[in-house]
Amino acid sequence: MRFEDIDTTIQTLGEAKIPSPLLQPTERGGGTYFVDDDERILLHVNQKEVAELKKRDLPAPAFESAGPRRKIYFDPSKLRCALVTCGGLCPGLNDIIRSVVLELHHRYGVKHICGIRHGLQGFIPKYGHSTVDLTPESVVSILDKGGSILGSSRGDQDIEEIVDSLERMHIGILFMIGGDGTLAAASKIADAITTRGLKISVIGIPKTIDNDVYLVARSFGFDTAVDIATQAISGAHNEAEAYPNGIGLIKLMGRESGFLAATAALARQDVNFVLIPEVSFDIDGPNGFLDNLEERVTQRGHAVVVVAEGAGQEFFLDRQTQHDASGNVKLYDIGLLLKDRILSHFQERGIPMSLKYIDPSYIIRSLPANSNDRVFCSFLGRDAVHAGMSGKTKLVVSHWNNHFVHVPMDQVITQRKKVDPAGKLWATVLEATGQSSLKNPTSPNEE
Ligand SMILES: Nc1ncnc2c1ncn2[C@@H]1O[C@H](COP(=O)(O)OP(=O)(O)O)[C@@H](O)[C@H]1O
Ligand SMILES: O=P(O)(O)OC[C@H]1O[C@](O)(COP(=O)(O)O)[C@@H](O)[C@@H]1O
Ligand SMILES: [Mg+2]
Repeated sequence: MRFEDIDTTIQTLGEAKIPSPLLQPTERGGGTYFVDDDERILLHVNQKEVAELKKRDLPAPAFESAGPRRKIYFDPSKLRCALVTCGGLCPGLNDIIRSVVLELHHRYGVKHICGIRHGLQGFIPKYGHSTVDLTPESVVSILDKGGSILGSSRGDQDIEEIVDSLERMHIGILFMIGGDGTLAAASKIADAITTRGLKISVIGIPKTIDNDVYLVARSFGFDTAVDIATQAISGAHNEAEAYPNGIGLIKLMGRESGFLAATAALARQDVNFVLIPEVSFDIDGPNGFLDNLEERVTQRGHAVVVVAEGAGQEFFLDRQTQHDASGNVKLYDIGLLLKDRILSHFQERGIPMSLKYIDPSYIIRSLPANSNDRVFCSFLGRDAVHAGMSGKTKLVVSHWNNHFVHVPMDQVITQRKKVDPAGKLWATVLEATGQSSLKNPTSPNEE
């Protein structure tokens, strides 16, 4: 979808008429920084693109800026809020929970904040999950825990039953922390709320180590995931260097996007091959992966290979496509396939080799956030509170063009973000690794 086709209009529950408590400077500061609703951040960064739109007499699309408004919609003394974390774990989940709770409690004076346990299941009585009272005291030491103090789940739940729960609990703002799946659910929940004529704000906070959420330049947790993946790559390099003809093979998460693998490879300039879903490669043949790997190992004595979990799925086409409880396509293990193919390749050629296979996936996503992501979560969580308090709804708080902005939920869920094979990230990976196309000239894959 072209940026000019994106509708950036943000839905509201009604006019915000109540003066914000933040207008009153307190001993904790405040009272000075506010954002007007007409403040916008351009989607385009390229001046030529903006000029082109101007030539066609088209307005350059822009997102609403995030941040505190002078007027709010909800009465903080009566407001009840709920938070839920869904889908895969991700560094920073507890940081988001803490920043939302502290902003609501201390800055807006909202005292009723409810933690929903185990994702969308937490709204459905039959699962019997209790809710958690969230207060500054209950979130004081959660940042070093990793994971989510609320727990999570996958699997669709009945949207009407979820809204029934929100009504029963008299919730005014629901904060949904999750990836593309969660945000799709959030969009449906917001629509069901509108259909019932209820005044409940649904605010999405994009979460995933994959960084695959569309119109979100960076999702929290990704920076930490790169940090931890980089340590795994460093270990693989040590293992590869230590032994004659050593090979370190690492598989990283990312679903159908290769951002984590490509970025982590750049963080450690000692990766020789990066394989991502967005760029196909041949395993066999004169310019295939194995022959290139053999050449590198025999020339330099060791090699490091980083493979994104979504790469090479075309080598499993004979297998049945399976889905997880949320409907996500289950990936076949390209890491194990390559491990077996590398072992047999060198064995058949009588070349002694030492292969170490490392799959740090669940370690990477279940650890606490690094300080960079913690700062990022402070901004995101607080901007989510500002958006909800002002009566906005069906939006995602996103980072775009180096600013925090509001993106309409139904725009975010139209597609997943992918690495551009013709873009700078992949071009730089090719420069850093020196790898070739890994495609044979007459490769059947090219037909
Ligand atoms: N299109 C959808 N409609 C309704 N619920 C959805 C949809 N997609 C995902 N969900 C639900 O949202 C939750 C999180 O989705 P999932 O894909 O597992 O993780 P993530 O949000 O991290 O991508 C799950 O409970 C899932 O069933
Ligand atoms: O947790 P599961 O079901 O094993 O799923 C693993 C998937 O979850 C992730 O870690 C994160 O995905 P989401 O953030 O979209 O849930 C993916 O990188 C990975 O492919
Ligand atoms: Mg997802």
